[in-house]
Amino acid sequence: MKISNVLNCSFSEWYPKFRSFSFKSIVIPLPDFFLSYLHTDGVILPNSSHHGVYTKSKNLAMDGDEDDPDIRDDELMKMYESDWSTSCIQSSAEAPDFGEFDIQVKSAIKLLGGKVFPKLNWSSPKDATWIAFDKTLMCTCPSDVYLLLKSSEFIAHDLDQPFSLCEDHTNASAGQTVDYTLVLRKWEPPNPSTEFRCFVHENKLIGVCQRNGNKFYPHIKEIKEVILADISTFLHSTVTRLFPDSSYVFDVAHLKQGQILLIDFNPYGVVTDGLMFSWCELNQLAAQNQEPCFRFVESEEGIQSIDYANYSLPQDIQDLTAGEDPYKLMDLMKMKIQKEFDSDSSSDDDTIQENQGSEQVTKTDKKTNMPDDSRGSENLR
Ligand SMILES: Nc1ncnc2c1ncn2[C@@H]1O[C@H](COP(=O)(O)OP(=O)(O)OP(=O)(O)O)[C@@H](O)[C@H]1O
Repeated sequence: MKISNVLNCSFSEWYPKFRSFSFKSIVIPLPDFFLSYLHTDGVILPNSSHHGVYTKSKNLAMDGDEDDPDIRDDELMKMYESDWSTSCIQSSAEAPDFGEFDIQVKSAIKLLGGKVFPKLNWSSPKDATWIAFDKTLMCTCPSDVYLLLKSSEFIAHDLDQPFSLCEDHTNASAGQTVDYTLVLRKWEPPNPSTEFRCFVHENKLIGVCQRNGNKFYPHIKEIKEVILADISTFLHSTVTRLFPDSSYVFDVAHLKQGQILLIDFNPYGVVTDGLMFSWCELNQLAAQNQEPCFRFVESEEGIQSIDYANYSLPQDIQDLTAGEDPYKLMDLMKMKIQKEFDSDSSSDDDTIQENQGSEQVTKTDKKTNMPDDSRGSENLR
Protein backbone atom coordinates (compact mmCIF):
# COMPACT_ATOMS: atom_id res chain seq x y z
CA MET A 1 0.00 0.00 0.00
CA LYS A 2 1.39 3.34 -1.09
CA ILE A 3 0.56 6.90 -0.16
CA SER A 4 -1.12 7.38 -3.54
CA ASN A 5 -3.45 4.42 -2.80
CA VAL A 6 -4.51 6.05 0.46
CA LEU A 7 -5.05 9.38 -1.27
CA ASN A 8 -7.24 7.72 -3.92
CA CYS A 9 -9.54 6.49 -1.14
CA SER A 10 -9.99 9.98 0.24
CA PHE A 11 -13.68 10.83 -0.01
CA SER A 12 -13.30 13.92 -2.19
CA GLU A 13 -11.25 11.88 -4.70
CA TRP A 14 -13.74 9.08 -5.31
CA TYR A 15 -17.10 10.66 -4.57
CA PRO A 16 -17.43 12.91 -7.66
CA LYS A 17 -17.09 9.82 -9.91
CA PHE A 18 -19.48 7.65 -7.90
CA ARG A 19 -22.00 10.27 -6.83
CA SER A 20 -24.98 8.51 -8.40
CA PHE A 21 -24.21 5.22 -6.61
CA SER A 22 -23.84 6.61 -3.09
CA PHE A 23 -25.50 8.78 -0.41
CA LYS A 24 -26.00 12.43 -1.24
CA SER A 25 -23.05 14.21 0.38
CA ILE A 26 -21.48 17.63 0.78
CA VAL A 27 -17.74 18.19 1.13
CA ILE A 28 -16.50 21.25 3.04
CA PRO A 29 -12.78 22.12 3.05
CA LEU A 30 -11.46 22.39 6.59
CA PRO A 31 -9.94 25.78 7.40
CA ASP A 32 -6.63 25.81 9.31
CA PHE A 33 -8.23 27.19 12.47
CA PHE A 34 -10.65 24.25 12.55
CA LEU A 35 -7.78 21.78 12.08
CA SER A 36 -5.99 23.44 15.03
CA TYR A 37 -9.22 23.14 17.03
CA LEU A 38 -9.37 19.40 16.27
CA HIS A 39 -5.74 19.00 17.30
CA THR A 40 -6.09 20.71 20.68
CA ASP A 41 -6.95 18.72 23.79
CA GLY A 42 -10.28 19.16 25.52
CA VAL A 43 -13.69 19.81 24.06
CA ILE A 44 -14.96 23.36 24.03
CA LEU A 45 -17.85 23.91 21.68
CA PRO A 46 -18.05 27.18 19.76
CA ASN A 47 -20.02 30.20 20.97
CA SER A 48 -22.65 29.62 18.32
CA SER A 49 -23.68 26.37 20.01
CA HIS A 50 -24.82 28.45 23.03
CA HIS A 51 -22.84 26.07 25.22
CA GLY A 52 -19.21 27.00 25.48
CA VAL A 53 -18.29 23.97 27.58
CA TYR A 54 -18.70 20.35 26.78
CA THR A 55 -22.05 19.00 27.91
CA LYS A 56 -22.90 15.35 28.20
CA SER A 57 -26.17 15.52 26.32
CA LYS A 58 -26.21 16.32 22.63
CA ASN A 59 -29.55 18.05 23.13
CA LEU A 60 -27.93 20.56 25.42
CA ALA A 61 -25.64 21.57 22.62
CA MET A 62 -28.26 21.86 19.90
CA ASP A 63 -28.81 25.27 18.42
CA GLY A 64 -32.17 26.80 19.18
CA ASP A 65 -33.22 23.76 21.14
CA GLU A 66 -33.23 25.19 24.64
CA ASP A 67 -36.97 24.75 24.88
CA ASP A 68 -36.98 21.07 24.03
CA PRO A 69 -40.07 19.84 25.85
CA ASP A 70 -38.53 16.40 26.22
CA ILE A 71 -35.98 17.69 28.71
CA ARG A 72 -37.27 18.94 32.04
CA ASP A 73 -35.43 21.78 33.82
CA ASP A 74 -34.39 19.59 36.73
CA GLU A 75 -33.01 16.98 34.29
CA LEU A 76 -31.09 19.73 32.55
CA MET A 77 -29.59 20.88 35.82
CA LYS A 78 -28.64 17.33 36.72
CA MET A 79 -26.91 16.91 33.37
CA TYR A 80 -24.99 20.14 33.88
CA GLU A 81 -24.03 19.24 37.43
CA SER A 82 -23.26 15.59 36.81
CA ASP A 83 -19.75 14.21 36.55
CA TRP A 84 -18.17 16.92 34.46
CA SER A 85 -15.95 18.25 37.17
CA THR A 86 -13.61 19.82 34.63
CA SER A 87 -16.29 22.13 33.29
CA CYS A 88 -15.31 24.86 35.79
CA ILE A 89 -11.80 24.82 34.44
CA GLN A 90 -12.93 24.68 30.84
CA SER A 91 -15.43 27.49 31.16
CA SER A 92 -12.55 29.87 31.76
CA ALA A 93 -11.02 28.81 28.40
CA GLU A 94 -12.08 30.79 25.38
CA ALA A 95 -14.82 29.23 23.26
CA PRO A 96 -13.89 29.27 19.57
CA ASP A 97 -15.85 31.17 16.97
CA PHE A 98 -16.06 29.35 13.64
CA GLY A 99 -17.87 32.15 11.81
CA GLU A 100 -18.33 31.37 8.09
CA PHE A 101 -17.33 27.70 8.53
CA ASP A 102 -20.09 27.19 11.09
CA ILE A 103 -22.59 28.74 8.67
CA GLN A 104 -21.39 26.41 5.89
CA VAL A 105 -21.86 23.37 8.11
CA LYS A 106 -25.29 24.52 9.20
CA SER A 107 -26.53 25.11 5.66
CA ALA A 108 -25.09 21.77 4.46
CA ILE A 109 -27.03 19.98 7.20
CA LYS A 110 -30.15 21.81 6.11
CA LEU A 111 -29.58 20.95 2.44
CA LEU A 112 -29.18 17.29 3.36
CA GLY A 113 -32.53 17.17 5.11
CA GLY A 114 -31.55 18.15 8.65
CA LYS A 115 -29.78 14.92 9.64
CA VAL A 116 -26.25 13.97 8.58
CA PHE A 117 -23.52 11.37 8.98
CA PRO A 118 -20.09 13.07 9.46
CA LYS A 119 -16.64 11.97 8.24
CA LEU A 120 -13.23 13.39 7.46
CA ASN A 121 -11.26 12.34 4.38
CA TRP A 122 -11.22 8.64 5.27
CA SER A 123 -12.91 7.93 8.56
CA SER A 124 -16.08 8.54 10.46
CA PRO A 125 -15.96 9.02 14.25
CA LYS A 126 -17.57 5.57 14.66
CA ASP A 127 -15.71 4.99 17.95
CA ALA A 128 -17.27 8.10 19.52
CA THR A 129 -20.94 7.13 19.48
CA TRP A 130 -20.73 6.62 23.25
CA ILE A 131 -20.62 10.39 23.66
CA ALA A 132 -23.75 10.99 21.60
CA PHE A 133 -27.11 11.30 23.27
CA ASP A 134 -28.71 8.66 21.04
CA LYS A 135 -25.49 6.60 20.67
CA THR A 136 -25.41 7.06 16.90
CA LEU A 137 -23.49 9.27 14.50
CA MET A 138 -26.58 11.21 13.49
CA CYS A 139 -25.92 14.96 13.65
CA THR A 140 -28.56 17.65 13.44
CA CYS A 141 -26.43 20.73 14.16
CA PRO A 142 -22.76 21.78 13.87
CA SER A 143 -22.05 21.14 17.56
CA ASP A 144 -23.04 17.50 17.15
CA VAL A 145 -20.47 17.20 14.37
CA TYR A 146 -17.69 18.95 16.31
CA LEU A 147 -18.28 16.90 19.45
CA LEU A 148 -18.05 13.58 17.58
CA LEU A 149 -14.98 14.61 15.59
CA LYS A 150 -13.19 15.80 18.72
CA SER A 151 -13.95 12.56 20.58
CA SER A 152 -12.74 10.06 18.00
CA GLU A 153 -9.44 8.23 17.73
CA PHE A 154 -10.20 7.32 14.12
CA ILE A 155 -10.46 11.01 13.30
CA ALA A 156 -7.20 11.63 15.18
CA HIS A 157 -5.55 8.97 13.01
CA ASP A 158 -6.84 10.63 9.82
CA LEU A 159 -5.32 13.89 11.03
CA ASP A 160 -2.04 12.71 12.52
CA GLN A 161 -0.83 9.70 10.60
CA PRO A 162 -2.89 8.84 7.55
CA PHE A 163 0.16 7.33 5.78
CA SER A 164 1.88 5.66 8.72
CA LEU A 165 1.47 2.11 7.33
CA CYS A 166 2.39 2.98 3.73
CA GLU A 167 5.46 1.29 2.29
CA ASP A 168 6.70 4.60 0.85
CA HIS A 169 6.12 6.46 4.11
CA THR A 170 9.19 8.34 5.32
CA ASN A 171 9.76 11.11 7.83
CA ALA A 172 9.72 13.54 4.93
CA SER A 173 6.38 12.22 3.59
CA ALA A 174 4.88 12.33 7.10
CA GLY A 175 4.52 16.06 6.67
CA GLN A 176 2.87 15.68 3.25
CA THR A 177 0.05 18.15 3.13
CA VAL A 178 -3.41 16.71 2.85
CA ASP A 179 -6.38 18.79 1.80
CA TYR A 180 -8.56 17.98 4.78
CA THR A 181 -12.30 18.08 4.29
CA LEU A 182 -15.39 17.60 6.36
CA VAL A 183 -17.80 15.22 4.66
CA LEU A 184 -21.47 15.44 5.55
CA ARG A 185 -23.63 12.66 4.17
CA LYS A 186 -27.41 12.53 4.18
CA TRP A 187 -28.44 10.44 7.18
CA GLU A 188 -29.71 7.19 5.66
CA PRO A 189 -28.55 4.27 7.80
CA PRO A 190 -28.43 1.13 5.65
CA ASN A 191 -29.94 -2.01 7.06
CA PRO A 192 -26.83 -3.71 8.58
CA SER A 193 -27.95 -7.06 7.18
CA THR A 194 -27.38 -5.69 3.67
CA GLU A 195 -23.84 -4.36 4.20
CA PHE A 196 -20.77 -6.11 2.80
CA ARG A 197 -17.04 -5.41 2.58
CA CYS A 198 -15.46 -6.36 -0.76
CA PHE A 199 -11.75 -6.99 -1.33
CA VAL A 200 -10.31 -6.40 -4.79
CA HIS A 201 -6.79 -7.47 -5.74
CA GLU A 202 -5.51 -6.51 -9.17
CA ASN A 203 -9.03 -5.88 -10.44
CA LYS A 204 -10.21 -9.28 -9.23
CA LEU A 205 -12.79 -9.75 -6.50
CA ILE A 206 -11.08 -12.10 -4.06
CA GLY A 207 -13.31 -11.85 -0.99
CA VAL A 208 -16.63 -10.52 0.24
CA CYS A 209 -17.82 -10.58 3.83
CA GLN A 210 -20.60 -9.39 6.02
CA ARG A 211 -19.83 -5.88 7.34
CA ASN A 212 -21.38 -6.57 10.73
CA GLY A 213 -19.87 -9.81 12.02
CA ASN A 214 -21.73 -9.76 15.32
CA LYS A 215 -25.12 -10.71 13.93
CA PHE A 216 -26.58 -13.70 12.15
CA TYR A 217 -28.81 -12.74 9.22
CA PRO A 218 -30.56 -15.88 7.92
CA HIS A 219 -31.48 -14.33 4.55
CA ILE A 220 -27.83 -13.97 3.46
CA LYS A 221 -27.42 -17.72 3.12
CA GLU A 222 -30.59 -17.94 1.06
CA ILE A 223 -29.54 -15.34 -1.50
CA LYS A 224 -25.75 -15.55 -1.31
CA GLU A 225 -25.35 -16.28 -5.04
CA VAL A 226 -27.46 -13.22 -5.93
CA ILE A 227 -25.47 -10.98 -3.56
CA LEU A 228 -22.14 -12.15 -4.94
CA ALA A 229 -23.30 -11.84 -8.56
CA ASP A 230 -24.62 -8.29 -8.01
CA ILE A 231 -21.44 -7.16 -6.27
CA SER A 232 -19.34 -8.70 -9.03
CA THR A 233 -21.41 -6.99 -11.74
CA PHE A 234 -21.17 -3.64 -9.95
CA LEU A 235 -17.40 -4.05 -9.61
CA HIS A 236 -16.79 -4.91 -13.25
CA SER A 237 -19.34 -2.61 -14.87
CA THR A 238 -18.71 0.46 -12.72
CA VAL A 239 -15.96 0.38 -10.12
CA THR A 240 -13.01 -0.91 -12.15
CA ARG A 241 -13.89 1.61 -14.86
CA LEU A 242 -13.87 4.62 -12.52
CA PHE A 243 -11.52 3.80 -9.65
CA PRO A 244 -7.86 4.56 -10.42
CA ASP A 245 -6.20 1.70 -8.49
CA SER A 246 -6.31 -2.02 -9.16
CA SER A 247 -6.29 -3.16 -5.53
CA TYR A 248 -8.65 -1.68 -2.93
CA VAL A 249 -11.49 -2.47 -0.57
CA PHE A 250 -15.00 -1.12 -0.96
CA ASP A 251 -18.10 -1.28 1.18
CA VAL A 252 -21.60 -1.65 -0.22
CA ALA A 253 -25.19 -2.22 0.77
CA HIS A 254 -27.05 -4.77 -1.33
CA LEU A 255 -30.44 -3.06 -1.31
CA LYS A 256 -32.28 -5.57 -3.47
CA GLN A 257 -31.56 -7.78 -6.45
CA GLY A 258 -29.59 -5.74 -8.98
CA GLN A 259 -29.29 -2.68 -6.72
CA ILE A 260 -26.03 -1.82 -4.97
CA LEU A 261 -25.36 1.27 -2.86
CA LEU A 262 -21.71 2.26 -2.59
CA ILE A 263 -20.72 3.32 0.93
CA ASP A 264 -16.95 3.80 1.00
CA PHE A 265 -13.51 2.94 -0.38
CA ASN A 266 -10.57 1.84 1.76
CA PRO A 267 -6.94 1.07 0.90
CA TYR A 268 -5.96 -2.56 0.24
CA GLY A 269 -3.75 -3.36 3.25
CA VAL A 270 -3.63 -3.88 6.99
CA VAL A 271 -4.76 -0.33 7.71
CA THR A 272 -8.18 -1.59 6.62
CA ASP A 273 -10.01 -4.03 8.87
CA GLY A 274 -10.33 -7.38 7.10
CA LEU A 275 -13.40 -8.06 9.28
CA MET A 276 -14.11 -11.78 8.74
CA PHE A 277 -10.78 -12.31 6.94
CA SER A 278 -7.25 -11.95 8.24
CA TRP A 279 -4.89 -10.14 5.88
CA CYS A 280 -2.83 -13.31 5.76
CA GLU A 281 -5.86 -15.14 4.36
CA LEU A 282 -6.59 -12.33 1.92
CA ASN A 283 -3.03 -12.48 0.60
CA GLN A 284 -3.42 -16.24 0.11
CA LEU A 285 -6.71 -15.71 -1.72
CA ALA A 286 -5.00 -13.12 -3.92
CA ALA A 287 -2.34 -15.65 -4.88
CA GLN A 288 -4.90 -18.29 -5.86
CA ASN A 289 -6.95 -18.23 -9.01
CA GLN A 290 -10.31 -19.03 -7.52
CA GLU A 291 -13.85 -17.72 -7.28
CA PRO A 292 -14.32 -14.97 -4.66
CA CYS A 293 -14.57 -16.28 -1.12
CA PHE A 294 -17.88 -15.14 0.46
CA ARG A 295 -17.90 -15.14 4.26
CA PHE A 296 -20.91 -14.45 6.44
CA VAL A 297 -22.19 -15.58 9.81
CA GLU A 298 -23.83 -18.91 9.07
CA SER A 299 -25.50 -19.50 12.42
CA GLU A 300 -26.08 -17.89 15.81
CA GLU A 301 -22.92 -19.67 17.07
CA GLY A 302 -20.64 -18.00 14.54
CA ILE A 303 -21.01 -14.48 15.95
CA GLN A 304 -17.91 -12.32 16.52
CA SER A 305 -17.37 -9.91 19.40
CA ILE A 306 -18.79 -6.40 19.10
CA ASP A 307 -16.79 -3.88 17.06
CA TYR A 308 -15.38 -0.84 18.86
CA ALA A 309 -16.73 -2.15 22.18
CA ASN A 310 -13.31 -1.48 23.72
CA TYR A 311 -13.81 2.24 23.11
CA SER A 312 -16.58 2.29 25.69
CA LEU A 313 -14.53 0.41 28.31
CA PRO A 314 -13.07 2.35 31.23
CA GLN A 315 -9.55 3.58 30.40
CA ASP A 316 -8.06 1.53 33.28
CA ILE A 317 -9.30 -1.69 31.72
CA GLN A 318 -8.05 -0.68 28.27
CA ASP A 319 -4.61 0.16 29.71
CA LEU A 320 -4.52 -3.18 31.47
CA THR A 321 -5.41 -5.22 28.44
CA ALA A 322 -2.97 -3.28 26.28
CA GLY A 323 -0.24 -3.63 28.93
CA GLU A 324 0.35 0.12 28.71
CA ASP A 325 0.38 0.91 32.40
CA PRO A 326 2.54 -1.49 34.46
CA TYR A 327 1.50 0.16 37.75
CA LYS A 328 -2.15 -0.65 37.11
CA LEU A 329 -1.13 -4.24 36.37
CA MET A 330 0.88 -4.38 39.61
CA ASP A 331 -2.11 -3.04 41.56
CA LEU A 332 -4.34 -5.64 39.98
CA MET A 333 -1.89 -8.44 40.84
CA LYS A 334 -1.67 -7.19 44.42
CA MET A 335 -5.47 -7.24 44.64
CA LYS A 336 -5.52 -10.75 43.21
CA ILE A 337 -2.88 -11.99 45.69
CA GLN A 338 -4.77 -10.36 48.54
CA LYS A 339 -8.00 -11.98 47.37
CA GLU A 340 -6.37 -15.40 47.15
CA PHE A 341 -4.87 -14.93 50.59
CA ASP A 342 -8.28 -13.96 52.01
CA SER A 343 -10.04 -16.92 50.47
CA ASP A 344 -7.30 -19.43 51.09
CA SER A 345 -9.53 -21.61 53.24
CA SER A 346 -12.01 -22.20 50.42
CA SER A 347 -9.40 -23.14 47.80
CA ASP A 348 -11.33 -26.16 46.54
CA ASP A 349 -14.25 -24.02 45.41
CA ASP A 350 -11.88 -21.57 43.76
CA THR A 351 -10.25 -24.29 41.73
CA ILE A 352 -13.59 -25.34 40.33
CA GLN A 353 -14.47 -21.76 39.44
CA GLU A 354 -11.15 -21.10 37.75
CA ASN A 355 -11.45 -24.24 35.70
CA GLN A 356 -14.89 -23.15 34.63
CA GLY A 357 -13.45 -19.75 33.72
CA SER A 358 -10.80 -21.14 31.39
CA GLU A 359 -13.34 -23.46 29.82
CA GLN A 360 -15.48 -20.44 29.00
CA VAL A 361 -12.59 -18.59 27.40
CA THR A 362 -11.82 -21.53 25.16
CA LYS A 363 -15.45 -21.77 24.12
CA THR A 364 -15.63 -18.06 23.32
CA ASP A 365 -12.58 -18.31 21.09
CA LYS A 366 -14.03 -21.26 19.27
CA LYS A 367 -17.30 -19.43 18.83
CA THR A 368 -15.70 -16.73 16.73
CA ASN A 369 -14.30 -19.47 14.52
CA MET A 370 -11.61 -17.01 13.47
CA PRO A 371 -7.84 -17.40 13.27
CA ASP A 372 -5.91 -15.65 16.06
CA ASP A 373 -4.39 -13.02 13.79
CA SER A 374 -7.70 -12.09 12.20
CA ARG A 375 -8.01 -8.68 13.83
CA GLY A 376 -4.70 -6.87 13.89
CA SER A 377 -4.28 -3.79 16.04
CA GLU A 378 -3.16 -1.95 12.88
CA ASN A 379 -6.72 -1.97 11.50
CA LEU A 380 -7.85 1.60 11.50
CA ARG A 381 -10.51 1.63 8.84
N1 LIG B 1 -25.11 8.31 5.21
C1 LIG B 1 -25.18 7.46 6.22
N2 LIG B 1 -26.20 7.50 7.09
C2 LIG B 1 -26.27 6.65 8.13
N3 LIG B 1 -25.36 5.69 8.37
C3 LIG B 1 -24.32 5.60 7.53
C4 LIG B 1 -24.17 6.47 6.42
N4 LIG B 1 -23.04 6.15 5.78
C5 LIG B 1 -22.51 5.11 6.44
N5 LIG B 1 -23.27 4.76 7.50
C6 LIG B 1 -23.04 3.67 8.45
O1 LIG B 1 -21.76 3.85 9.05
C7 LIG B 1 -20.91 2.75 8.79
C8 LIG B 1 -19.50 3.22 8.53
O2 LIG B 1 -19.51 4.05 7.38
P1 LIG B 1 -18.19 4.37 6.60
O3 LIG B 1 -17.63 3.11 6.01
O4 LIG B 1 -18.44 5.49 5.69
O5 LIG B 1 -17.28 4.86 7.83
P2 LIG B 1 -15.77 4.57 8.07
O6 LIG B 1 -15.41 5.26 9.31
O7 LIG B 1 -14.99 4.90 6.85
O8 LIG B 1 -15.74 3.01 8.32
P3 LIG B 1 -14.58 2.03 7.91
O9 LIG B 1 -13.32 2.68 8.31
O10 LIG B 1 -14.87 0.78 8.67
O11 LIG B 1 -14.72 1.87 6.42
C9 LIG B 1 -21.52 2.05 7.59
O12 LIG B 1 -21.23 0.69 7.63
C10 LIG B 1 -23.00 2.36 7.72
O13 LIG B 1 -23.62 1.39 8.52
